[in-house]
Order: sequence, then structure tokens, then C-alpha cells
Amino acid sequence: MTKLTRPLRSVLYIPGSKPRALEKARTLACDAIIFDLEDAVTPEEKASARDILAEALKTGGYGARLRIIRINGLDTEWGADDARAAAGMKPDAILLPKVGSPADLEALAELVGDIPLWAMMETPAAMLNAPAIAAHRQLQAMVMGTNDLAKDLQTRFRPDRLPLMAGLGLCLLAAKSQNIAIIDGVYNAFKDDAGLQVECDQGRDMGFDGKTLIHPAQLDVANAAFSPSQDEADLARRQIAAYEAAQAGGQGVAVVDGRIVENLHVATARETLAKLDAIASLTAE
Ligand SMILES: CC(C)(COP(=O)(O)OP(=O)(O)OC[C@H]1O[C@@H](n2cnc3c(N)ncnc32)[C@H](O)[C@@H]1OP(=O)(O)O)[C@@H](O)C(=O)NCCC(=O)NCCSC(=O)C[C@H](O)C(=O)O
Ligand SMILES: [Mg+2]
Repeated sequence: MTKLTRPLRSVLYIPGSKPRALEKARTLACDAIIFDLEDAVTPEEKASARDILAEALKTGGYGARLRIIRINGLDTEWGADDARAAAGMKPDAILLPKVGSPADLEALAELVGDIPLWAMMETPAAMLNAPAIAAHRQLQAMVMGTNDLAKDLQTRFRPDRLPLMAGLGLCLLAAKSQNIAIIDGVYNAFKDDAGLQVECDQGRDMGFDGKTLIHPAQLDVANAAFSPSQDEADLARRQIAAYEAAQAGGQGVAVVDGRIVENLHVATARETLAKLDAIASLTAE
């Protein structure tokens, strides 16, 4: 599956059962929306949520935001019906929770055809099988489910997320090795901007493409954290210019701000500028 080139800085969960939130999302500054039929929807509302969501997606108005539907697991009483209904809604991708192995994705692909698939990575088995899951031909992105993972690992919450680091690292390695997108887990305390900032900065430093969010109040922090800063953009431009000047002078290495710049650093600099362009064209739409 070719890598998504569009920004995925902010990926907002919206309960499929909440018409007001589905309406509001048409105006929110998120790069992608996960329309949720799983944990955010009560068992009593599972069937009606499908209908509410189908109507919302038929009405449209979500603009350039990527539209992903999270269905219930195929081992639940709702999963297969969700999968068929979701495929009919023509989303940009379908997200399967609690993926344990590539066989889970294969079972979904048999139901929904060639729609791009996303995988919730949120169980110990998923961490151990991450390379095989990432290699599934239809997989476009991994999404960390840090609540379920913390539950299964019986960890305590820590601002540094030390107990989750092994799992986060394994999934990052797997996703990067297959050149697919990977989105960090949610920050539950949606009124704690400072805590969210720390977690977004950590996720960005680790190489995640963006963060999943649960409330509109979290959008600005995530969008800023996963956008290249002005300083990063300036440095990228100076690195490219210095390297090109060095090359013109027959050198393979330049020096900027006391640090060497080689072709691999220039590749990163070009990616930074391409990301800025992609963000600019997204916000212009
Ligand atoms: C957390 C909430 C229950 C809070 O809801 P509420 O009390 O209604 O919030 P506010 O009154 O502050 O809402 C203000 C307005 O914003 C709209 N709103 C709220 N949340 C959303 C949203 N997610 N998307 C779009 N719009 C939203 C309200 O409608 C208000 O609008 P207005 O009337 O115009 O003022 C609630 O935010 C919520 O339900 N969030 C989503 C929770 C969710 O999706 N959970 C499941 C995903 S997390 C997960 O499962 C991760 C993973 O699987 C794991 O294991 O880690
Ligand atoms: Mg979960």
C-alpha cells in the first residue's frame, strides 16, 4: 500500500451515535476523522449508530478530512454487519479494533473488498505480531490503542509512558519498515492542555505522524506539535542551500550551525518542506 502523503496530525474520534458531534466535525480543524462504532457507542445504540453515521456520510461536508470508520471486532455480534455497512458508506478507510494478526485483516478484507484498512494496535499479541500486521497488503495505517494496551499490560498511567514504550517502539519499527502511517494513542484528560502537549511532543519526537484525539479542544495542540515549526523550516532551507553550495564546490558535506549536513540530512529537510506544503494545501481547501 502506498504511503499516505496527506497530513495526519490530528485524527479525531467521533462517536457514530452523536449527531451533534457528527455535524460539528464538518467545521473542525482535524486532518482526519475516525467515526466510531466501537467503544464510544453503547451496545443499545450500535445498530442506530450505523444508520446515523450512514446518513451523515451521505450528506457529506467533511471536506478534505480523511474519513475512517472504526467498526466493532469481527468476533462481536456487530462486527460483520458493521463491516458490510461501512463498506457501503464508501469511507477512505475502515479501522479494525484489537487486531491480533494479519488473519484478522484478511477476514475483514474478505467482507469489504479492496478498501484501505487501518489497524488498532492495542493488545500484547498485536505488539508481538506488529511486523506481520504491518506487512498486510491492504494496511494503510496503524493506530495505537494505548487505553486497551495499558489495561492488558496492567500498567499505571505515567506522564513519560515508560510502561508502554516497548509496544510503541515495536509498532513504530513495524510501520516504518513498511512505509505506512502510524498514529499515536489518545490523551484521556481532555481538559489538560499541558499534559497533552507533553504527550504530543513525545509522540512527534518518536516519529508518529499524528495523534488520535477525543475532543475538539485537543486539536490546536496536536496540529501545532505535528507541524514543522518555523525554526525547523528555516533550518531545512539553510541545510538544502548549504549542501547545494557544497556540492557545487565539489564537496559532499556542508556545515550548518556547527553540524554536518550530508545527503541524508537533505532528504529529511526536503521532507520537512514537503510536509509544510501539504499542510498549506490542506488548509487552503
Ligand atoms: C469526552 C466527551 C464525552 C465529552 O463530551 P461533552 O461533555 O459533550 O463535551 P463538550 O460539552 O465539551 O463538547 C463541546 C462541543 O464539542 C462537541 N464535541 C465533543 N466531543 C466531540 C468529538 N469527539 N467530535 C466532535 N465534536 C465533539 C460537542 O458536541 C459540543 O458541541 P456544541 O454542542 O456545538 O457545543 C466527548 O468529547 C466524546 O464523546 N469524545 C469521544 C470519545 C470517544 O470517541 N471515545 C472512543 C475513542 S478513544 C479509544 O477508544 C482509544 C483506543 O481504542 C484505546 O484503547 O486507547
Ligand atoms: Mg481500544
